[in-house]
Amino acid sequence: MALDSKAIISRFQDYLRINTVQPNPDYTAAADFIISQAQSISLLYQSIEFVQGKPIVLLKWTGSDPSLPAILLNSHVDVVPFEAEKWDHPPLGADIDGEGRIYARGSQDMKSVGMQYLEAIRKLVASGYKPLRSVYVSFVPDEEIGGADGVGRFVESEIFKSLSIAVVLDEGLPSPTESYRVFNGERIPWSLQIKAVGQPGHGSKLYDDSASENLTKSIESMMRFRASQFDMLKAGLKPDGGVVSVNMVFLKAGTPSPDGFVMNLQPSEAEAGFDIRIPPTADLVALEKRLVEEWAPVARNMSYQLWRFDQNLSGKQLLTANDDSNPWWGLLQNAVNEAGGKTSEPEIFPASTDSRYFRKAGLPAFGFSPISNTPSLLHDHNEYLSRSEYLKGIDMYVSIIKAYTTYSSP
Ligand SMILES: CSCC[C@H](NC=O)C(=O)O
Ligand SMILES: [Zn+2]
Ligand SMILES: [Zn+2]
Repeated sequence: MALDSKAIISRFQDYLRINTVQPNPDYTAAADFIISQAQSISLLYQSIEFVQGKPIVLLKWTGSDPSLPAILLNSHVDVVPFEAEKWDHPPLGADIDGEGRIYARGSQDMKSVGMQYLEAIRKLVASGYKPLRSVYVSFVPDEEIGGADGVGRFVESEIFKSLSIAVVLDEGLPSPTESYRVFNGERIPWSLQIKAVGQPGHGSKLYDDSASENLTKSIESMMRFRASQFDMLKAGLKPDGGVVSVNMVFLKAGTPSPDGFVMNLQPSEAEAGFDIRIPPTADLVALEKRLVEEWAPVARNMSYQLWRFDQNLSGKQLLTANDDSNPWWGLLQNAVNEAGGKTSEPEIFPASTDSRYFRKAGLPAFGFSPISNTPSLLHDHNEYLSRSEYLKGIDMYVSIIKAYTTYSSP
């Protein structure tokens, strides 16, 4: 391998080895590392702490025409936890196997992308290229836990408003095929807890309206709804982001028997939690009606708590345009093509990313991780990215950043 590729890969490994695992990410170590990278390519940098201990590291490559709005390349610094003993390689080791696969939590989601932005800029700087508009690169905390203290605070700030951003790039998903996936919207996340109450009683007694029975009826109804959505996905009638997903992620009732034998107390409370994701085009009012009438009806002694990220959103904020009205889409496609890649038609991201905050602030945002021919292993065991895909991705960003910063319309 060429010497410069070796150095590029070893910088990626260094970043992967920093422990930024939720719920206790070492943001200080990551910020120090990012700032040292910024210094080595002469970018301006600042660390902004809207919330103590949760810095947003913001880098700037200044364009020659300050009147043009800037572009923002965003990545989150935190990663999700792992079960190390179930991996074939240490999740913070960044080991490389015989096929050139780099194993680490964050290798796909999304420490790769953050470092690829920087490597692309490093190459452009070295080649003597001068951008017309400024490029900001943000390294943000807490995406994996909802982003409220990260991009949520950032987009609301005066600092952010003063940046005058025209377009944002953020994470996408790996593609198992040759074409890169691009996302221009996301499903809306709901987090639902339902609770049933009922009479306690002897385990041998049959009676109506126990907490367990009431909760079970709700779960059955939700699972029927889940199956109807899943069937459309399995039949290929809808894409990943086109159906409502409902998954039970928490279940609690009663007291387990200490010795595994007799359990004879019917509980007076039973609870379940659900991760629900809704396509932006779905009828939210109808879904809420279903929740109130079928999933948590007062008539069955049920109550619920709903956390939802869809308040005060207009349709325009949910989807980034992918037609002629949005020049950034055409520029992105062309730039990827010119670098020898292909893009698919934009999709709805099945989960959530920080893009939703940018879109909510009225900005166009594309979800794009330059990872093709690779299985999606986000949040999975043995997450990896091959050396060659990583290097190819850098070339994609070289091309994209060039296209975006050469484009001269305001
Ligand atoms: C709903 S806010 C949590 C954000 C999180 N993002 C990545 O996995 C997700 O669960 O989609
Ligand atoms: Zn991510
Ligand atoms: Zn993630």
